[in-house]
Amino acid sequence: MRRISVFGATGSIGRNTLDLVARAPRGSYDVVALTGGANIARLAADARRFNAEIAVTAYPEKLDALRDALAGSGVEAAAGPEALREAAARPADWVMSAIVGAAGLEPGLEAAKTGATLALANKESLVCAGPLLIETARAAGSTILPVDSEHSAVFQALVGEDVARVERLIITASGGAFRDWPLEKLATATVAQASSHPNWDMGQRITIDSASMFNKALELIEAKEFFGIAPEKIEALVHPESLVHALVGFCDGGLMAHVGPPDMRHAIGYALHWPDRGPVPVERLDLAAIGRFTFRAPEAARYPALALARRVMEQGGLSGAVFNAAKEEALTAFIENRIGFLQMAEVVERVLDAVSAREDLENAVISLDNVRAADHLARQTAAETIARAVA
Ligand SMILES: NC(=O)C1=CN([C@@H]2O[C@H](COP(=O)(O)OP(=O)(O)OC[C@H]3O[C@@H](n4cnc5c(N)ncnc54)[C@H](OP(=O)(O)O)[C@@H]3O)[C@@H](O)[C@H]2O)C=CC1
Ligand SMILES: CC(=O)[C@@H](O)[C@H](O)COP(=O)(O)O
Ligand SMILES: [Mn+2]
Repeated sequence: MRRISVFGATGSIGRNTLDLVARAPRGSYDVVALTGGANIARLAADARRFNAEIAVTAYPEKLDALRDALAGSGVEAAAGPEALREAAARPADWVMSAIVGAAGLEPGLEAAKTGATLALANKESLVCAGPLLIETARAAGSTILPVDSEHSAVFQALVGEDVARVERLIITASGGAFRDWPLEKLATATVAQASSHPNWDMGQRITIDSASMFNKALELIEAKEFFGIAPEKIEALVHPESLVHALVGFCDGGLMAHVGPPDMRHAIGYALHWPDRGPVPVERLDLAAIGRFTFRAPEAARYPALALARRVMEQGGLSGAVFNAAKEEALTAFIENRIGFLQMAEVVERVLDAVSAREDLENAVISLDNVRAADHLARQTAAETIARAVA
């Protein structure tokens, strides 16, 4: 029986992971830890259903509610960032890292230290601290399996290949909610409009990041960090159908594409069954009925986030942590109606200008303390930038 934990179990990726676990033959998995945030009812219900050892909410003020919801179940309850780290340090064979945002980094690092296989949906970990996470996993003998659909696609296309023979990585993008809007209308985009993805059913934050292309910006950096491929070989390509998830171009001109329905259970299932393949209950595509795949270049004016990602990929160091933190603050400000849709990219650019070129950050090693410091400074600078923007 494989011991598994799911961090971010109450979210979109977490629920899809538990759906696959629930469908597996009885006795396949022993659930160690499930974690969530505000959704105590869901966390407790799943902890009972899967007879988890421990359920952890990120929020200390929710501990009493979690204890009440778990009363009589035998499931341990805990709360707060330290409890998340402690749960991640518990021995497990396979850990899903699906907390949203930089908050996922430290539990992911703890899990990697145990030598567990780390199924990594939390792309922010690689953006903020790629070399640290990869080295931590390497030192402990932990395998990181990308779960982000594009990166799972690239990973699958690279099986048996030499990464030195890769000429280019093409990361596809749906283009998000506003891909066909007139440019002049983008400033009026509302939170509700940005929260509706054309193809994927995901959490609100990544859905809005898809509309702004910040999701793809994070993914370009994620690809550079994970696969160790030079920035100039990595490109984004708009593919409105979200059926081709990525393409890998080799030095002989051949392209290997990964094709599948827009259902994250495919990438999660691949990571769950790896190094084997197992059945996954996703729709089987009827290619004759689909007829065609379409592609187009992303417009620079519509998606300023992509140029910011290029800058971060070139700069390296702690600029990824700065970029991600500024993006998280700008996104929260947009969701709270404090800034407009287009101002998100403006805020991130200003923070990069102000923070990431600082010499002390540029030359700093990517340690957890330095990542935390860069994250903190970027959030402070973003808050000041947002305050000025609304004044
Ligand atoms: N959804 C998708 O299809 C894809 C997602 N990803 C990545 O996977 C990750 C999860 O995305 P998604 O599932 O959509 O997100 P959701 O918002 O649906 O879920 C996020 C999860 O994290 C928990 N959480 C929120 N804030 C914190 C915090 N501060 N500390 C600890 N836990 C917290 C939430 O708890 P609660 O809900 O109880 O508050 C929930 O369990 C992200 O990094 C995203 O970029 C990558 C590819 C595809
Ligand atoms: C499912 C997944 O991996 C998401 O990251 C997806 O890529 C979002 O869609 P966009 O292509 O619109 O960013
Ligand atoms: Mn993706």
